[in-house]
Amino acid sequence: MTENIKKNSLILLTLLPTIFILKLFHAGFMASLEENTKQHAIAIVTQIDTILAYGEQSNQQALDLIAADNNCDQIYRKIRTSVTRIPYVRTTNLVHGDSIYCTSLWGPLTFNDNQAKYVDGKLLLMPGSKVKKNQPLIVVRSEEGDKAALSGIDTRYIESLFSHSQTKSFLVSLAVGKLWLTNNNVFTYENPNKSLLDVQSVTSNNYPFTVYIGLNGKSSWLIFWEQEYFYILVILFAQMFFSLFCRTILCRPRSLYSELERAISNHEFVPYAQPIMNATTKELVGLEILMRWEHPVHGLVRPDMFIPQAERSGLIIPMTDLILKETAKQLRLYKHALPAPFHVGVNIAPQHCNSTVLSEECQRFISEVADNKIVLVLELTEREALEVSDFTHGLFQQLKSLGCKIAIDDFGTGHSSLVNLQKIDLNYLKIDQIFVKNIGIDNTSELLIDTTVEMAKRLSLSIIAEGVETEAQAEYLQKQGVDFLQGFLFSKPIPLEEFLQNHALKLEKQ
Ligand SMILES: Nc1nc2c(ncn2[C@@H]2O[C@H](COP(=O)(O)O[C@H]3[C@@H](O)[C@H](n4cnc5c(=O)[nH]c(N)nc54)O[C@@H]3COP(=O)(O)O)[C@@H](O)[C@H]2O)c(=O)[nH]1
Repeated sequence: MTENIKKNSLILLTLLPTIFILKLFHAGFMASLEENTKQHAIAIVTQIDTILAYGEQSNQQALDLIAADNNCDQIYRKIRTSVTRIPYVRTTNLVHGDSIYCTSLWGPLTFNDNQAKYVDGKLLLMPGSKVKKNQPLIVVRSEEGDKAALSGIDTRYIESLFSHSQTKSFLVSLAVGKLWLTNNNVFTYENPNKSLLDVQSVTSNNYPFTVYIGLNGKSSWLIFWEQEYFYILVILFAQMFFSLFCRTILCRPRSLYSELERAISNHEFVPYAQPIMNATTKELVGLEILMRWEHPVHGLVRPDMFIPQAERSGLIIPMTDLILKETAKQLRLYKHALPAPFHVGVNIAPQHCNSTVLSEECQRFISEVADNKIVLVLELTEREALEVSDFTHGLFQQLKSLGCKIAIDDFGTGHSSLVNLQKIDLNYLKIDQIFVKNIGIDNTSELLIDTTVEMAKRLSLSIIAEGVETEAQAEYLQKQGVDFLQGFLFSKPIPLEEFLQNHALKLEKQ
């Protein structure tokens, strides 16, 4: 799975369930809030009905006191006494025709009262009264023949019912005809519900009024957060853990095999080059191609971390093929700057020598570089034993006929038996760096080098010493008859392109 697909899967695994769960939770929350709000509106209506019923009760008691001559002086004190015993009622007045003629507060008094103002002849919402100009009042009217009684109730009793137990984000209003009372006991001629969301309404069955409840302009998500932030945080944390879990599953170390397969298809293996020098003149005679893995996450990976597994699994074959193609492409660009002949050593694993593709790949390499001075040297690594069968024998003859040369790498450390290897007509023998390292330190290593050189000369093989780090080592090896030197003394492996560019630049300056 590529890093991009991994990232996208993680985003999907994290975001989609979170959005889905939050949406579901929000929908449930809103449904329950609506239900709760409706119940709250019903409860308010019931309580207002009860309050207004006290007004009617007070009206009835006043109407019962009226004498035939409508004399206020004799009854207003009794009305006042009765008003004080009835909850919520501030004042009760008596009406005859279109005039109020008696009040429980001031006794006999005359002022107009237009019956048409009362909704259904029963209820009136007023912005204020003679007692308190800016204190809204609700008036309940009861009629008996041509007589009527009015009870005024302070709207503060009603407004106190408006506060919502669940959230302050709701605006509650009471409508009596075209007049409105809203939270904070505000009287208004304007419908306050216009800018509200999710407005619920309940109309009283007993009096002509309706109670409205709606969200006061805030987003329902904000209210959801205000009310349920604890559970929302729980969901978000749970999702975070889920996403971390998914991340661990997705990013768990994959098998090296599948990583190598992925890297092959992404062309992540690149050629590095280390120069090979003439031991006497110290001039450049060639290079060894060393594979590096440019891993998208881990950066540059050393070959000893992946080559053994690649060789065991057989993936080394397509990996080497990639390296050969890339090497040919770059050499073609700079071949004009290279000396003749120019030795290009490529490490070949034993499995590769049992496959028919090797000669095809070498042929393609030779035709791609299209220059006879470039000599492809196949360095046979010794990590796995090379069985020289009739097939390999034939293969190496084919390779020779193409112009390839054969080197035995890491001589003295692996499975090679010179007798066996001579069957494939070797050209070079590479002395392993472990012996070179011990020059001047360990007599056995020096003895081994001397014997190897002598034997190689007798077999007409050229000798390359690897791992040359000091002048002393270089001098010793040259004196012993080693033909070519390779090691950090001359250069560490660097990207092939950089190597070729540097070399071309150096030539230009000379
Ligand atoms: N089948 C394939 N095997 C390959 C390929 N590319 C590399 N390899 C093998 O991996 C092993 C490790 O290689 P690397 O880390 O590149 O090490 C090489 C040199 O960098 C290192 N070297 C060279 N000079 C010096 C030195 O002076 N000092 C020092 N300490 N190290 C030095 O030695 C390694 C030389 O490799 P080789 O000549 O092949 O032995 C290694 O075994 C590689 O073979 C590949 O494409 N295919």
